[in-house]
Amino acid sequence: MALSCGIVGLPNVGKSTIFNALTRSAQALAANYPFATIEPNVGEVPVPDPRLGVLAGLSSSEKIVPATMRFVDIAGLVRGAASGQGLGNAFLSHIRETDAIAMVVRAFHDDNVTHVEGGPDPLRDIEIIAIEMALADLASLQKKRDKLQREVRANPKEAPKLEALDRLIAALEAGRPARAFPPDSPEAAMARESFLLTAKPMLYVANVDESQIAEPGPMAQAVFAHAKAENSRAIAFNGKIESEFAGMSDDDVAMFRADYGITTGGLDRLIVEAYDLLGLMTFLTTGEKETRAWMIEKGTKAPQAAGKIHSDIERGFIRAECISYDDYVTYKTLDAIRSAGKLRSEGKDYVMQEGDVVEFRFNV
Ligand SMILES: Nc1ncnc2c1ncn2[C@@H]1O[C@H](COP(=O)(O)OP(=O)(O)OP(=O)(O)O)[C@@H](O)[C@H]1O
Ligand SMILES: [Mg+2]
Repeated sequence: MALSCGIVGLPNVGKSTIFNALTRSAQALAANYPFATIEPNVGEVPVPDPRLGVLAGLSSSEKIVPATMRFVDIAGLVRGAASGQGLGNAFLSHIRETDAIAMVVRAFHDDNVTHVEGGPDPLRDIEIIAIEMALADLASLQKKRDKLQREVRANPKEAPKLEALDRLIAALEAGRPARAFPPDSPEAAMARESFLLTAKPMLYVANVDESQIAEPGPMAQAVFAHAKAENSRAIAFNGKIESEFAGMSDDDVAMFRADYGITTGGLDRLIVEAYDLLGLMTFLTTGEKETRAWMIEKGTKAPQAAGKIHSDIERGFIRAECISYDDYVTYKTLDAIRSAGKLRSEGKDYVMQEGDVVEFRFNV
């Protein structure tokens, strides 16, 4: 399982710039002309987690291993993409392969950077992308509908599925994305089964001016308001500056951040939000050799979590000895944790909790 977040948006809005900032590389060509990116760029990005340094200090660990997640920088989408304009359907399929979407919206003024629609207008830009994704979904659903209709003729029990599909079509036609349906609804089940683009969880990223980093201006505010109205999340940062940080030492970055008044890294927030969007959580292991973050889907039980470390541990699972991160930091040593009764012995039905510090007991 390698869950990924696709970076999508109009051409030339800063997607590859942000990808390079995330991967601290110059892997993707970021250039001031539309369609600089054609083939997707894929990168693994460490998930920032301040708990790792704290635990590593308590255990005198030799090294720290963060969780990583995958970002995919995708070619720009233009009006008419769903019917073959621009680079057309090829990259709609690249979006289909990702599990969540970060939509980059241009919220910076710079007459030297071409905007395919003439000039920045975040709400119009969001709508263009939303319409193209909805059109692509409608095309998939139409195909599916024809097949399902034949099935219903042979087996009338399938009729409720067809009804759910029709409600999904009606919603998309009315401008409502598939992700607006509750996750346990028949419409959402149909959307998942059909790999719809508009079913993917979405995060808006307003790429702002240098002058707006500390306080987002009207364009970023418009993105925030739009996201709020549809129950999505949004963040704002300046991709260009963040990408310039990529090649610098940590000390220099800290100095420049202070100069620009950037206290919390927008990039870190992007990674953390995307992680959450994908329904992921973290459990931790710590010892002299290493302190490590392990990525699991929310709701994962102890033996399957153990399986992330090694399949033998899952197979021979006896129990998980868990300490919550806060207790670990409060009591500091295993002896103190034990005498305070904060070491829990959990069995095979235990659902892992965010920040559990774990040692698995298993038979070999
Ligand atoms: N916040 C910003 N302020 C000013 N210029 C920016 C900002 N972010 C990116 N740019 C500039 O915008 C231009 C396009 O950037 P980039 O190549 O990353 O866009 P893209 O969305 O990947 O485009 P494409 O769809 O063509 O691949 C570059 O010249 C980049 O330096
Ligand atoms: Mg690009």
